[in-house]
Amino acid sequence: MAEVFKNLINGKWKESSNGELMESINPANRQEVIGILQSSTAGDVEEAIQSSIDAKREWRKLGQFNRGQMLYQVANEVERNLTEIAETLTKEMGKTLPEAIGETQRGIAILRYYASEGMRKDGDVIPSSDKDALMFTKRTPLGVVGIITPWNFPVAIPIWKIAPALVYGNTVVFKPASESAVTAAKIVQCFEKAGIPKGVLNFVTGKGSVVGNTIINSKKINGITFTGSEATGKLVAKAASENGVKFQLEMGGKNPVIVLNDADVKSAVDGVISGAFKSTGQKCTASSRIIIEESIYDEFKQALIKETEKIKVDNGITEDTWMGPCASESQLNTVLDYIKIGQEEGAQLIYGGKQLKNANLADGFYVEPTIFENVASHMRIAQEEIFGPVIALIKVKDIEEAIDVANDSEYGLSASLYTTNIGAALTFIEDIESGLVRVNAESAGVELHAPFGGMKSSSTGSREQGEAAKEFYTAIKTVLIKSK
Ligand SMILES: NC(=O)C1=CN([C@@H]2O[C@H](COP(=O)(O)OP(=O)(O)OC[C@H]3O[C@@H](n4cnc5c(N)ncnc54)[C@H](OP(=O)(O)O)[C@@H]3O)[C@@H](O)[C@H]2O)C=CC1
Ligand SMILES: O=C(O)CCC(=O)C(=O)O
Repeated sequence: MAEVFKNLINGKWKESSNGELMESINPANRQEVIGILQSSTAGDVEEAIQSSIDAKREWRKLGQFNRGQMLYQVANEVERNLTEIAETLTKEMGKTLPEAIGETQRGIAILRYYASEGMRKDGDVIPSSDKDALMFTKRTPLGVVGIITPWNFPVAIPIWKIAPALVYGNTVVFKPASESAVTAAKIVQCFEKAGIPKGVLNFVTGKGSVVGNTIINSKKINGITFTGSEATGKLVAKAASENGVKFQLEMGGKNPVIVLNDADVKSAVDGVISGAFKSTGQKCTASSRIIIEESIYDEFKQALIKETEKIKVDNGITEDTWMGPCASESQLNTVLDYIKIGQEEGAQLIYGGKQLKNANLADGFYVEPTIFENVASHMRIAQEEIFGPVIALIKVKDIEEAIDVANDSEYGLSASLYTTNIGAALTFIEDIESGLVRVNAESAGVELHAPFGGMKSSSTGSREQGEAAKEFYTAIKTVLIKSK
């Protein structure tokens, strides 16, 4: 029988109060159960929130430096368990092992980045208009932060939320996506083994509609950070606004890549292949609309198809696999539905489009990398987030039309331009409506020390990662002192 993972509440590994369990399966082989998790109740969440409240004073008083030192210990613990964590990630979520190793290494680097935040300033001195006064700001934690994460980056996203929350002095109630909760449990084990004090990090698994819903409707938490779908994000925003809880949302993307006629075609093709199909297209930063100037269209399309033909789809744990399965059956069905919708809308399917069911793939959630052309910007496949390896080619006459099409989206997370013309690059940087702006670089890929987030419906305007995280996880006290 597969291993059973428990909740971590007030420093103790505990079963759900109703004794209900849920399985997490391998998307490369639905017969393989990766682990069994607690299907927790609202009461379990309340207990976790109370334990975070009880722990927050002492954790705050430990000081930023000492909290940072603790994160170094966690980083070392994750490093010791890197192989096991990465293999679990691949088996539970489907991305290839090299990608999973890369993500786990990124998690370690994020932990070390925020560990070193412990040694950086937590305020500024500001000259007062009163010459006898000392005025300064001091950052203070929010208190208890609820963290709800998706399944597509089960190591990096939880860590890039938990690490800054903790170093800036908050305590945490963490609910991972059910589809990748075993990987999340292994990360939480590293915090516990590193000696995180009881109640500082609580971990509760279970249904979004129960565990997630209880967190977002709690009046006892002080902040909530969420990455996932727009539909759930809206629920978070509504509940948090009603309760006066600070919130931060990171949701979808429909990321454009513009290829101009002076682009280096090889570099553009490599960028689109990697940006669109790595992680089976399941990144909020994945490339999905490829907008190409007409004079280079045929050359680019032929080169793109030639490279796509080389993609080997198989179990992510197998050494030479380039693209693994979709993360779940429902994700596979969403992708297949959109492929059908694209055809019904009149777009032309020029590559892929089918589920792969042959031989060893029969029990997994595999789909071919898929390319559509003759796509109009208003079509659903050009407007809605598919979250799979499906791209839409859109032909345009010049850069103005390209930018108009790129901006014709409710989303604004990441956008790329391929060109060798500096003037075109400057126009793009100025006119594109996107939080991440990339020139001659793929749309996916995030630097852990730089601000990350989108415009329009992609996020709530705040930024994660790097120094930007401080803005969400802290409040500012402005202090003025006079000697008498
Ligand atoms: N921006 C991004 O990075 C991501 C975007 N998505 C988009 O969302 C689509 C659907 O994916 P899905 O996993 O269903 O996304 P969800 O938004 O449903 O899941 C994200 C997280 O929210 C939790 N959750 C679900 N329902 C609630 C609720 N009512 N209250 C509070 N928390 C809740 C989930 O828990 P549980 O897992 O238990 O349901 C999970 O932890 C994808 O196809 C993709 O388009 C998905 C993942 C990441
Ligand atoms: O591109 C990346 O590395 C991160 C993307 C991301 O945050 C997401 O897909 O949720």
